[in-house]
Amino acid sequence: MKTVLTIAGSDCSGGAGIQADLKTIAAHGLYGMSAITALTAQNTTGVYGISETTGEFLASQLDCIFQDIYPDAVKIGMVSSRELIHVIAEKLKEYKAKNIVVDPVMVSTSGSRLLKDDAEEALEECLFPLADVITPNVPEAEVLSGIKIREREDFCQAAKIIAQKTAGGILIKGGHQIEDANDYLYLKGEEHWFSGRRVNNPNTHGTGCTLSSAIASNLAAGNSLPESIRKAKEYLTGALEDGLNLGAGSGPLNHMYRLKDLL
Ligand SMILES: Nc1ncnc2c1ncn2[C@@H]1O[C@H](COP(=O)(O)OP(=O)(O)O)[C@@H](O)[C@H]1O
Ligand SMILES: Cc1ncc(COP(=O)(O)OP(=O)(O)O)c(N)n1
Repeated sequence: MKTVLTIAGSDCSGGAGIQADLKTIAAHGLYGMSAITALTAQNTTGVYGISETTGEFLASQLDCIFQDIYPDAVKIGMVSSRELIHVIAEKLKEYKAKNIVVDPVMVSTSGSRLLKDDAEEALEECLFPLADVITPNVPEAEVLSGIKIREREDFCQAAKIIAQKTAGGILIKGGHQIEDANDYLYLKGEEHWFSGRRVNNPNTHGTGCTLSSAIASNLAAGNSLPESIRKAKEYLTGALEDGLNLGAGSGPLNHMYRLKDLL
């Protein structure tokens, strides 16, 4: 069985972070493992607390995983501090990790900062060079590139700037655009657009986590990067279209939508 590791924060309400990743990986029929960078106290209405793990303990989790069940792909989500970013980079190099998807999580949809100010540089310097693909949303791509993204050409211009920090692909997600939900991949000088139908559903908690772990799952299964993104987007759109409505705020997706007929 193919295996996928997620290195990310825990969302106790189950919509984003480690919990969304493990549900996504399981829904793809793969074996999921997790190294937890932080516990968050959050729900559909916001993030109310963050308790980071120590660098030493994160290193220990990664040693346990890589020395026993080697992952076929690795997804990296919320990592809020420089210290933890350095630990992850060292361990990924030590164990020669492959199929690395970096989701540069900066701010939650509810507006809470999930990355400390001084950690952004470490993310770009230590993790981007190791990534097969990085997956910023539009606001994150604007921060990383220093330009505003409004038109289609801006996606390309921003990606080319970010590409100076990585040999991998740059996927700029269009979920924050108003009219459509098209995502843009810049990979080794080539451009790919993934058109998505915008789902009229306010419950989008965990869309970024779900997309990146679905990409990692498809890479682990042996798909190319563009094909992995296409399939991941299809999975994500289905999970949104299911219309699950939990909690008082922006609720989670239904990862089990493909299994409903079994019940
Ligand atoms: N309302 C929506 N309808 C369809 N796809 C969406 C919608 N919102 C987000 N997406 C898709 O979800 C994925 C994650 O995008 P986005 O929400 O921009 O990321 P993040 O959660 O990191 O902010 C992308 O593939 C995006 O196109
Ligand atoms: C623990 C944790 N990790 C990541 C996020 C952000 O999730 P994401 O899917 O990028 O976006 P939203 O859920 O904020 O739409 C999080 N909230 N918690």
